[in-house]
Order: sequence, then structure tokens, then C-alpha cells
Amino acid sequence: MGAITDEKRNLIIVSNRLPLSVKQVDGAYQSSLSSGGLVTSLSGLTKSTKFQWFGWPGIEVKDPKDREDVQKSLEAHNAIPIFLDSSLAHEHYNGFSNRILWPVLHYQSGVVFDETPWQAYRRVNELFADAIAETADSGSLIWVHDYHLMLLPELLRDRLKQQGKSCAIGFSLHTPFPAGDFWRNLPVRKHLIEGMLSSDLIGFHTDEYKQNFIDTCASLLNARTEIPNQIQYKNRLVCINKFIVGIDPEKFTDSLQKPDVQERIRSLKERYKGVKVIVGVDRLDHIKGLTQKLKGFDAFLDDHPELQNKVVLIQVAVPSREDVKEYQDLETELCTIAGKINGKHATPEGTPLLYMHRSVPFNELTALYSVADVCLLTSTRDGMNLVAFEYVACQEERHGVLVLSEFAGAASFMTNGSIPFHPANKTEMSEAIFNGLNLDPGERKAKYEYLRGFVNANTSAKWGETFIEKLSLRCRRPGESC
Ligand SMILES: O=P(O)(O)OC[C@H]1O[C@H](O[C@H]2O[C@H](CO)[C@@H](O)[C@H](O)[C@H]2O)[C@H](O)[C@@H](O)[C@@H]1O
Ligand SMILES: O=c1ccn([C@@H]2O[C@H](COP(=O)(O)OP(=O)(O)O)[C@@H](O)[C@H]2O)c(=O)[nH]1
Repeated sequence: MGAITDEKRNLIIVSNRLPLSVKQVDGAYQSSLSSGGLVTSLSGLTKSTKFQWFGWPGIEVKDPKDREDVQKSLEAHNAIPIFLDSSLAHEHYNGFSNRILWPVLHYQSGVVFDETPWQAYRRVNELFADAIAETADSGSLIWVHDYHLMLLPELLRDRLKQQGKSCAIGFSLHTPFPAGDFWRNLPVRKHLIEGMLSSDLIGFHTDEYKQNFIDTCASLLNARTEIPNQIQYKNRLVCINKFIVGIDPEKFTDSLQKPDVQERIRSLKERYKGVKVIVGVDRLDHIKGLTQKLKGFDAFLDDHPELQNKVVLIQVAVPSREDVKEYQDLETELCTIAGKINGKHATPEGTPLLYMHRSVPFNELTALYSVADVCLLTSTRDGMNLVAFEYVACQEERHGVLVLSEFAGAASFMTNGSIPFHPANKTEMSEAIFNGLNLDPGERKAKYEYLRGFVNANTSAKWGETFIEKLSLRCRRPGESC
């Protein structure tokens, strides 16, 4: 644990998933980097800030000796595991967080509420609150992350109060916050929003999500919201703001300098000589619009027979939430569509689609980003989408084009530097891909410079430092306006 501000306050970060997921291989515990943007953004913060990171290690460990081993292996990364029984973790993570809450947050309809996973969600939030309240000292800053832990600020505040500890609690949501009416699909919405409102400071990725939250608090809870960036509820003042999450661009530019990455780039360039490369990197999730992407690419190939064998889409679909049926079904569907596209458009010279259902190592990822002429991101809804940032960080030389769905949070900031489109419109997507591949060099450079400026100015370190500074200020001067 370390000091982060002049006043040497302790910082505690809490997320459902730790940056390292633990697995048991041949009896021994091994940890590997967890995937996804939350880990990317918080890992980028480690350069400038020290903190303890509490979360679920991704595995059930029952034996006390084994728990000690896991604890020790994570200690080196300042990560503290919160152990959960596998059935409880399953109901919390898969059952409520990812089958019920995630779709609501991303405007997906047809969600069916179920009491059992909801109770598990509550229980896990309680267990997190117990563990963190016990560790925190008075004056600690506690920064809670994401939709798996919406009840935590309230549960934590109660426990800290009982123990006579005074800590500032911050909460950041990494997903969209949908417009009010959509919340009505969820009968427990009031508990979740009240849970978040026990924070001192709440951060969203975009102004739209922030405003949706404020409007929902006003209509659902009758909270006072007249003063900008403030919500007054049950005699407490909560600050609400937008904080732009980003990446650590240097990590990407440094990777591209490595000799083995340079070699990989050379060999990929040789392999795709005379062929335009489009890259896509997404967790295999409905919100990433992968079905739409493959269908849009199919339409593009239909529209442009002259580009046969002259263009390839390399799509990385990172396995995600594989215990959830909807995710399994999506995987089956994508395999079928990918097969059909290649069946229709392949020639003896090659296939236009390379669909990879697996994670890729970091250096391979940066090499792929670097050789691609276009990055195609088709989210139907997406909190931010850090892949958009990563592609830009790897395109210093080529000035590649970002073809970006208007529904990614990133589009709120990147529209001027990208080619925007509506992911449900195949024709629009096909045109956007074509325009991206054929943008004249001057325009490409101008767009790229705009994006590079944005990515370099909004790093994960800046995001974290700004949030922590504001939270620390709330702690010192709680009555002051936000
Ligand atoms: O932990 P998983 O279930 O494997 O999922 C990975 C993460 O997915 C979500 O990421 C979001 O956060 C990103 C960073 O702010 C943002 O760019 C992206 O648009 C979001 O989808 C989820 O919110 C995280 O909690 C997960 O860890
Ligand atoms: O095999 C891979 C490929 C990519 N990523 C990373 O996953 C993150 C995805 O973040 P994003 O914000 O785009 O979406 P999320 O998956 O969090 O919804 C990015 O940092 C990627 O570099 C990963 O962990 N494993």
C-alpha cells in the first residue's frame, strides 16, 4: 500500500475482477492478466499512483493453506482477493451482473428478473463491504468500480460508520447509464441507484450517461438536481461528473519499438502486401455488434467485387463470460456467419475474413493494430471502448482510419477524427468501410492528428489522478460545491 496525495491518504480500489485471474493448473495456482477495458484503464494508473486493489480472484479456493498461497501470489501486485463460493460467484457474476444488469445498462430488451441471482448480488456486495471496511483506515479513499458493485457504497458507508471510520467513497461506472425509461425494466432499480448515491463522488464516461443518471435520480427518487454536477438526496450531497477514461499510450508505442514486434510487423506487412487490412478487436459480447460487423463486411464485399483478394478483415473475438448461455449462443452464431462469408467470398488466393476466437498476447495485438489500414468497431452500445484508443496509439506511422460506431462511448469524443456510422445499417457500414479505406492522405493525416491529440491528452493516469484529486477534495471539504 502506498501514499497517493500530499496528505498521504491510502487509496483502495475495488472492482469485481482483479487485474490477475487465478487458475489451478496441475494442482498449482497460476495467475494471468484479466482481459477487458477496466483492467487496462486501472493498470495504466499504476505508473503514477499506488493503491491496494480488492476483488474476486476468479476461482473458488476453499482450503485455508491454498488461500494463503493465492494471497501471497497476488500480494506482489498489491491485489487482495475476496474469496467467494463458486455458486455464489456464479449467481452474482453470471446470473445477475451479466444476464440481467448488463443487458439493461446496454439497452437490450427481453431481460427477465430473477430473485435468486439478485439475492446473490446483494450477498457478494455485503461480503465486499465486510472485507473492505475491516481493512480501511479513517481517511482512506475508496474507489469502487462498475456495475457488479452498485450496492457497495451504501453497504460500506453503514459499516464504516458503525466502526467509527470516516472515508471518502467514489464510484465509477464503466458502462453506459441508460435513459430513465429503460430502467423501468428492472424492479430493483431503486436499490441500485440508492446504493450508488451513498458515494461522495460518482464518475461516468460521457455527459450523456451522467445526464441520464441525474434525470433518473430526479424522476425515480425525487432527488434534488437543480445545481449542476450535484445531487442532493437524503441530506447528503453527491458530486456527479464525467471523467474521460483512457489508456497508457506509451505502453503501446514502447511495444512497437521492440525488435520482436518490429520483426512481426515486417512479416505481417509481407504477408499482406497489396492487401488492405481491416482489424477488429472485441470481447465476444452482444454489445460489440459482432453479428452486425460480419454482416456489414459481407455487404461491403458484395458491394465491391473489384476488391476481391485485396482486402481482409482480421477479427479477434476475445472469449468472455463463457458460462452465460447468451454468450455461448452468440459464439455459435458468429462461427456460422464467418463460415458463410468465407464460403461465399473465398477464392483459391485466400479468404477475406480471419475470425479468431481467442485472446492474443499484447505484443501480437500491437503488431496487428500497427499494420491495419482501418480499425472497424461496431458497438451497439459500449461504455467507452478502449480498443479505439489503442489503435490510434499504434498508428503513428500509417495514420490508419478509425471507422467507429456512433454508439460507442468513445464516439462522443472521437467523431471528428473517425468515420462514424450506425451499426444496424449495413449499407452505411459498407460505405463507411469503403470511405475509410479510400480516404485521401491529407484527410487521413488530419483525422489521425486529431485522434492522437485526444488519446495523448486523456490517459488512464490523468483519468485516475483527476478522479482521486476530486474525491480527496470531497473528503477535506465535504460541504463545498462540486
Ligand atoms: O470482466 P469481464 O466480465 O471479462 O469483462 C471485461 C470488462 O468489460 C466491461 O468493460 C467496460 O469498461 C471499459 C473501460 O472503462 C470500457 O471501455 C468498456 O466500454 C466497458 O464495456 C466492464 O464494464 C468491466 O467491468 C469488465 O471488467
Ligand atoms: O486478447 C485480448 C485482446 C484485447 N484485450 C484488451 O481488452 C480491452 C478491451 O477494452 P474495451 O474498453 O475496448 O472493451 P471491454 O472489453 O472492456 O468492454 C482492451 O484494452 C484490449 O487491449 C485483451 O485483454 N485481450
